[in-house]
Amino acid sequence: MNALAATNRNFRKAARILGIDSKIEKSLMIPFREIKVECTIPKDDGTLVSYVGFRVQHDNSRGPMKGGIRYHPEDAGSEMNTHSYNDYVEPDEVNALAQLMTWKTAVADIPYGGAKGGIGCSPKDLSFSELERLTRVFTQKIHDLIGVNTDVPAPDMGTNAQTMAWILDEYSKFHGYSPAVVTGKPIDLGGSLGRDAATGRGVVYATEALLAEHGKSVKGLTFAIQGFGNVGSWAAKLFHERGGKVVAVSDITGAVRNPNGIDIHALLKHKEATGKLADFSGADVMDSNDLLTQECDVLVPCALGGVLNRENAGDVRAKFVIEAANHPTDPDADEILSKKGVVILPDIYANAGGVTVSYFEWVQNIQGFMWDEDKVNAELKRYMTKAFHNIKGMCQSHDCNLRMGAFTLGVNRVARATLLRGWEA
Ligand SMILES: NC(=O)C1=CN([C@@H]2O[C@H](COP(=O)(O)OP(=O)(O)OC[C@H]3O[C@@H](n4cnc5c(N)ncnc54)[C@H](OP(=O)(O)O)[C@@H]3O)[C@@H](O)[C@H]2O)C=CC1
Ligand SMILES: O=C(O)CCC(=O)C(=O)O
Repeated sequence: MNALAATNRNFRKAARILGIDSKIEKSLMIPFREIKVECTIPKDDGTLVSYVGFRVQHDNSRGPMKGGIRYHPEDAGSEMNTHSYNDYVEPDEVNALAQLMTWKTAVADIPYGGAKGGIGCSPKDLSFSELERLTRVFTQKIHDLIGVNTDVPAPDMGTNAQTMAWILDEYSKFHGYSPAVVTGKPIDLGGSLGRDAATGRGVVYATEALLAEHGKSVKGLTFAIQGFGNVGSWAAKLFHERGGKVVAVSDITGAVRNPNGIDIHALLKHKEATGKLADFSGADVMDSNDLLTQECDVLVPCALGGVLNRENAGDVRAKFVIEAANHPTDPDADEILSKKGVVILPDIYANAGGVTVSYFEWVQNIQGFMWDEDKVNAELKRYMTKAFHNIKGMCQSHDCNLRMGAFTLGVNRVARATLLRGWEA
């Protein structure tokens, strides 16, 4: 089952639990708008290359649509470069991610809807100036459809603060200087202190809230972390600093393990210096395929979607899965893991720290006022803790697991806003 089918299935299940009318259900599921644009740039050697860019805007009943922009070959469009036009991948993944953003912003109780975008490209194969040209062309194609009160992009896989700076600059050429049109910007351009760490930090706050319910804390527990980019590296660092033992880490270059705990500060320095995890003296190389089934208390997928599936879920040995990535667990795996008694903290809550601090960034830009980092982190903790208790409330009212608790919480808030706004022309 692909990501969109899986997301629709979870949404429908939540809608049924909530007793939502089938007509409202249909209107909530269909995206507000899907944008697909051609992005052609000259490469540094003068040859032309074409990519497909997407922005799926799912829902705006609670506020401007919000969500990241991904540069990733599997998401969309990259096949266009090597196959005929008709062979390129449909943006189901982006569509699912946009819908997840709608429920996520509602779970976090921030005044946004949901969106997601992406370009089907391999950012590591493009030079800095090629990435800049591609980002500017994409922005030229979508600038009329995004905006401070319409749709506010942010970084996601394969993009970063620099990407947001280019979007801000290009957008401002058409609409005047508008820092609040993107979040996750460099601090020098109005980015928020704490946004870079926010998704990983939110993952840690969410994990602490969950563990506390089970009479446990991070200190002394073992963690396996898939992905060592923005989210994975911050989560690993903060778990390590709280006394958690990170026993295995992977990225696209490979995986390392140390049952006594990896020194994450040293691993970060090693990756920065060499660009890979292998050859790190403080851990042994392991097969990346074994990362998800590594012996540990807490498994934290922080990379791609669909990594936990029918093939490997039965072999997972963790007691807790924290979905720091979006849609890391497919429905088969969800069922298998639940039957095994593994507790899953769902993505639309677990990784909501990023978009929550994006909201703080947008608020600071609109106010023209900058918060200090302690305030950002304290507010983030308050939002994450409150959302956890709200999810638990839904679990109790509807006798459901944490995923359905989060879905019913988010879907109910969006349905209420939709009904209040009405449909009269
Ligand atoms: N950034 C954010 O604020 C938010 C991100 N997310 C989600 O978190 C996840 C990670 O995003 P983010 O950290 O921003 O992305 P990054 O691009 O910063 O990092 C992605 C990481 O995943 C690794 N990776 C890629 N493919 C594989 C693979 N097959 N096996 C193991 N590792 C792999 C990359 O390896 P390498 O380092 O070698 O490239 C990199 O370490 C995504 O699902 C994203 O949607 C969710 C909420 C907010
Ligand atoms: O910060 C944001 O607006 C987007 C975060 C995001 O893309 C996500 O939560 O998946």
